[in-house]
Amino acid sequence: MTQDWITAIGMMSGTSLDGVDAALIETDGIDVRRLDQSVFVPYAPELRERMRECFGNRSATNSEHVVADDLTQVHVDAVNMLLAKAGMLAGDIGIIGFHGQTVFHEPASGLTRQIGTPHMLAEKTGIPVVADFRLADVAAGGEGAPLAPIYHAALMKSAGVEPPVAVLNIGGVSNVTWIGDGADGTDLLAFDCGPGNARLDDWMLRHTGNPVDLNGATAASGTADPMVEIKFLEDPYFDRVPPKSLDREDMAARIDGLVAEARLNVSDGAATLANCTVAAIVAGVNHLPVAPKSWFVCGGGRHNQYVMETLASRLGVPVRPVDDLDWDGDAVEAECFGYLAVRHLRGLPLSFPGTTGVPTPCCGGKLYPTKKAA
Ligand SMILES: Nc1ncnc2c1ncn2[C@@H]1O[C@H](COP(=O)(O)OP(=O)(O)OP(=O)(O)O)[C@@H](O)[C@H]1O
Ligand SMILES: CC(=O)N[C@H]1[C@@H]2OC[C@@H](O2)[C@@H](O)[C@@H]1O[C@H](C)C(=O)O
Repeated sequence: MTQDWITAIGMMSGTSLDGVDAALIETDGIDVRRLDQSVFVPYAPELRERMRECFGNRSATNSEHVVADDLTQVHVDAVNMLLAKAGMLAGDIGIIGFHGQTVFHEPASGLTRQIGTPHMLAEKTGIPVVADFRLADVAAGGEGAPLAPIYHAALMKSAGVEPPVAVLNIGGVSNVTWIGDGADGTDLLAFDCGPGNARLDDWMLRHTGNPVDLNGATAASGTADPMVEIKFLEDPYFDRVPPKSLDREDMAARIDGLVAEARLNVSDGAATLANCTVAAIVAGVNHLPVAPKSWFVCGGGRHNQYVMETLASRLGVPVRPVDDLDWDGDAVEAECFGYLAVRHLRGLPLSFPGTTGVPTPCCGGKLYPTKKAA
């Protein structure tokens, strides 16, 4: 490894609130070597509930500070597990990229909030931390999301896939990165497509007590209501020209209302909501400069076979999990924040006019050194 390369841990706590993903990469801030080492630490149900109560907080509350420390402790545990699994020590790691938990995202009001306590993570692990990744972009007039596109492009550079190609993440929210011929940050277009599986997760939680439609089996056993999908697509978000981004709770009340009005049973509701996930992604194709020749899907939503098959049939081009490229589809977002942390250290931009709508390429993140280093 040359001196310019840094071993980084990236950590993501996504909108689905399932837990913390942590992954190791090596990077110089431009190219990347995946180390294929990652861990997932689920949140305890009671912490998940307290985190959910923070959704919609436009500013910090006292109880939110406690939640921030508690979720940070889960990140500390994840770092320790990852180091043990990889046979590494804290001293082997140059930096941690810590996303935190988004609780509110309204870039039009200049607000995006990720909770977590970066200095606690730095102190308890003995590793410097970069956090607050979205703030500079929003302050500069960008959407603050998605930030993964430059990482998707870095991975795609060596994948040997014919452009244009789309990398799609399906989590609680879905987001797409369109990659054209030159992946230097100028030939990228990205945006949040729509609610990913968040509404389906909430539906399953309400009806079965388990917040997931495992492999899409419930949806596959139901019949989708086409009227709900048609009304869902009337939301003005789908006509908005990208870049654009969503809060997990955007459209929630409207979708819940449409499904309630249709009086659907559990499986028909799951099929309908899964179809809405797909319809939102397909609606995004109209905004892409040229239709992608193929789609590669990361995020937990790629495990939903019903969503994957419906998507492939509606797009009419190959739709494959990123695992087919030898990437780890469950770790891409976590790896991304390790990559972005190193880009911060190197003074490289994280976001671009085509990815967040920021007027000029934007550096972001804030460094929280360990006490010793400070
Ligand atoms: N085996 C599975 N079958 C079906 N769906 C699954 C499975 N495993 C995970 N999921 C879905 O994957 C989603 C979580 O994926 P992931 O962890 O990538 O999202 P996230 O990072 O929390 O969200 P976001 O990407 O919006 O920040 C949930 O919606 C969950 O329902
Ligand atoms: C505000 C926020 O946290 N957005 C997340 C969310 O989860 C998926 C989608 O919505 C994406 O825009 C973003 O996360 C990924 C990691 C991103 O920034 O690329």
